[in-house]
Amino acid sequence: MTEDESVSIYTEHLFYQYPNTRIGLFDININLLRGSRLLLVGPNGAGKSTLLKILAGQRLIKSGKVLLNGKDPFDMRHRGNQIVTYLGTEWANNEITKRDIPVTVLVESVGGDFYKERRDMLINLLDIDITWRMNQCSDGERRRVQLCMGLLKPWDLLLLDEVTVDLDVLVRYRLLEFLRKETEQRNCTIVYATHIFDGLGEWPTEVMHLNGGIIVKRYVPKDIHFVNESKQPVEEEDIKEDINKQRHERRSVVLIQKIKSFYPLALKWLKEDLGVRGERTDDTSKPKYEELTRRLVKYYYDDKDRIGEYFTKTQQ
Ligand SMILES: Nc1ncnc2c1ncn2[C@@H]1O[C@H](COP(=O)(O)OP(=O)(O)OP(=O)(O)O)[C@@H](O)[C@H]1O
Repeated sequence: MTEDESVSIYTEHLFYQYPNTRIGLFDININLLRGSRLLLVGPNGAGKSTLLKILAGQRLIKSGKVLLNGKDPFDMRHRGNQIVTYLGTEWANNEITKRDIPVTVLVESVGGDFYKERRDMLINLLDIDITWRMNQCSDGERRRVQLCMGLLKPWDLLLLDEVTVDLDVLVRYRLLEFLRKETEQRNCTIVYATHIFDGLGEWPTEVMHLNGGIIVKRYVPKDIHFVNESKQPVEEEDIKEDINKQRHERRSVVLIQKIKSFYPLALKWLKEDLGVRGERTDDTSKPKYEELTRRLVKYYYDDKDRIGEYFTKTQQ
């Protein structure tokens, strides 16, 4: 089972400790099929980023086993066989994306020309104005360009560490829908750690609660029920009779109150705003992407190494 390539993430008794501390991850057991969308939930300091960094190959575990698509990610023979993209805090804080540099130059630096179709689709989806310069972008606009760059190369495993905070609800909605389709159409996998749960009700294929470096609880959608009663989430044992197998199946289910939220209203308003303005890609007064890059890319490519470094940091 562990070498099974249909299993995207397999960990067995995974232990990790930060040097000279008792902090880390303890006995983490995960068996996640390809095509899954795992939502990681836990307080600050729970170990979410630590787990994502281990999966991204940035931290070496002390004991236990990790296999990504059936292969040891630390085994050099398998390096490059699969694309693991880790978009986390360090990636988001990359100084290059704050400089006076045009959007198209950055997108080209990570392979925009190679993935033309995907590039144009991401630019539209993330509502990017290709004439932006990075030093003039708002935080959310900068994050959209970063996401366009980070998601450009079609990954097998995407590790997202709270990188949607600055996005407005509409762009975040479009991004989540895109990510869902990616997992369904390309059979790739996403692990997403966040503290923002708006619009995520039906998104994950598994929800995992992490705290103090251990897995506390996990649920799959069939065991999550959204109910109308106004009460705290109730976790309970559900006993189902399986007539065919002539046995009782015991499992935990959770009842969650459907909450009152401004999210649907904000989403409606932002959709209306976009409707009034129209997609940027429909604006014929703006130069086309290719036209812009021809002019700009040559000028900026003397800085190739630093731009290249950005790309390397977003990949395993
Ligand atoms: N380099 C390090 N050395 C020692 N301890 C560390 C190091 N990096 C993180 N930690 C500790 O490991 C624990 C888990 O941190 P981690 O960043 O994985 O949490 P998190 O769940 O991602 O939190 P947040 O929601 O705040 O992002 C924390 O207690 C943190 O202080």
